[in-house]
Amino acid sequence: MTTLTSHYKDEIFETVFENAYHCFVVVDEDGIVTYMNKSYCRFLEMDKQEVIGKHVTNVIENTRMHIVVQTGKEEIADLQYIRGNHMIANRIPVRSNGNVVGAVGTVLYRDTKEWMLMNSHIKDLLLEIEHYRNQLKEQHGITYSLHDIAGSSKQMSDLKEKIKKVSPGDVSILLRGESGTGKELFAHSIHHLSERNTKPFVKVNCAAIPEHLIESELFGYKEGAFTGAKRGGKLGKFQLADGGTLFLDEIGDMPLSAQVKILRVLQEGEIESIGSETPQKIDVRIIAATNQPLEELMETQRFREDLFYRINVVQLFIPPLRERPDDIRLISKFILHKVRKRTGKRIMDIDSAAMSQLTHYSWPGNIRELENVIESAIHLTNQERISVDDLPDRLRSQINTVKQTGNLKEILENAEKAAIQYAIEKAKGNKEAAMKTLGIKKSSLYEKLKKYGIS
Ligand SMILES: Nc1ncnc2c1ncn2[C@@H]1O[C@H](COP(=O)(O)OP(=O)(O)OP(=O)(O)O)[C@@H](O)[C@H]1O
Repeated sequence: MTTLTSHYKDEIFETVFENAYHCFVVVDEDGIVTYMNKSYCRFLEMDKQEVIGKHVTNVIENTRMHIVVQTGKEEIADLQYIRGNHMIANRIPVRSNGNVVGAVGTVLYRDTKEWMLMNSHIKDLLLEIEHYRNQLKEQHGITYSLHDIAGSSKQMSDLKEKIKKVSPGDVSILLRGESGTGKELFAHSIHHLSERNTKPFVKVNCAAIPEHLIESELFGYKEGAFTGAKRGGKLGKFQLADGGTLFLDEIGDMPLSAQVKILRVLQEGEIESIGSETPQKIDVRIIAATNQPLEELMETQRFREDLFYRINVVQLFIPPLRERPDDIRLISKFILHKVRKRTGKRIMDIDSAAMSQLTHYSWPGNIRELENVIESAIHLTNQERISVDDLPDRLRSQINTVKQTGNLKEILENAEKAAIQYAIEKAKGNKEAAMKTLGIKKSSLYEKLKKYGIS
């Protein structure tokens, strides 16, 4: 039995140390090498016989093994430069009856390439974690508050006031507005301001779920409900949102068959997973959003009237950006600040001519389009301030066909102001040159600069 155990020990020793990928060295209390595994010998290009019995400083560059036997203090993850490579070394003292009798050294990465490989492997894992985190955020919701919604126009201030009033409580809310106006952001804020804010916020993109998957997506299924069903079954969005808020985005694009199913759940307060015989009570608050003309869809029987009245207890309109030009300046700076923080690019401002273009454009894609324009300008510019040259041409061409409300005098003045700012900007501040480009006299230019407050 004893011989078997010691034989077994040898086997383990052989497997763990001798054939290990990592490098091992053992020294005695005088710093003399008593053991070195194959990997280490290979790395040092030395024979085992050659190294055993030698002082460790004569075998390994920059070693501290002899110091560890003196201090008795372990050294973990120390960077050690050996044979042109940075290695990560661990040095652990060996004790017997309280005295240090030697030390064991291991080298984790034999070169920086190996370390980089490990590093990129870790980065990969971190990215994967980030991906799952984002997925989780999508399911349980990131909390945006009203502070994340920039805008100080009268329309936005009124809207924010209404949101504060309707958020507590459980009434269903229908958010209406063009694409990119911020409906999802408002839905988040409502959830954040409600008593349900510690529970999940779950988004369903009604337009993106294929019709045949709607039931399983919304209500889930039990294990074995159909061929191909996942083991353990699957929770639907309603179960995931239980106790919290379910955000039905693009509800106007939901197929009629799904509308019937949702309506039933909203009326009965319970769902039935596919393959389950017992209905389950569900408590969710519904916030729906659409950019579709639901009234027209109802007239043509593409949206159910009974569902409309269920979800439309409170209706909030988010005005398009072109109807609140006062917000463009503020939102642009808000986006600039956000992107600067994220990218670390030192773009500090938007110059007045560029700002004038931004405020005169009609923004069919609303804030999402404004975000894209600012983000691309930040990447294009070589200066600290975004100028008209960093903006897309479509913004410039609209100066001539300004789609503004207001009387003709105001429209003409706005166009004149924008043209002067643009000319000065193009001439890099040289007013003489700008004057020539514009074909006006010096006195006229200075008069207009004063009128429009251009410096
Ligand atoms: N007032 C605002 N302040 C700052 N950012 C905003 C504001 N409104 C919207 N955004 C940003 O604009 C983008 C579009 O917003 P969101 O997705 O909420 O719009 P939406 O109306 O739901 O669009 P869609 O109908 O196309 O789904 C988002 O990146 C959002 O963060």
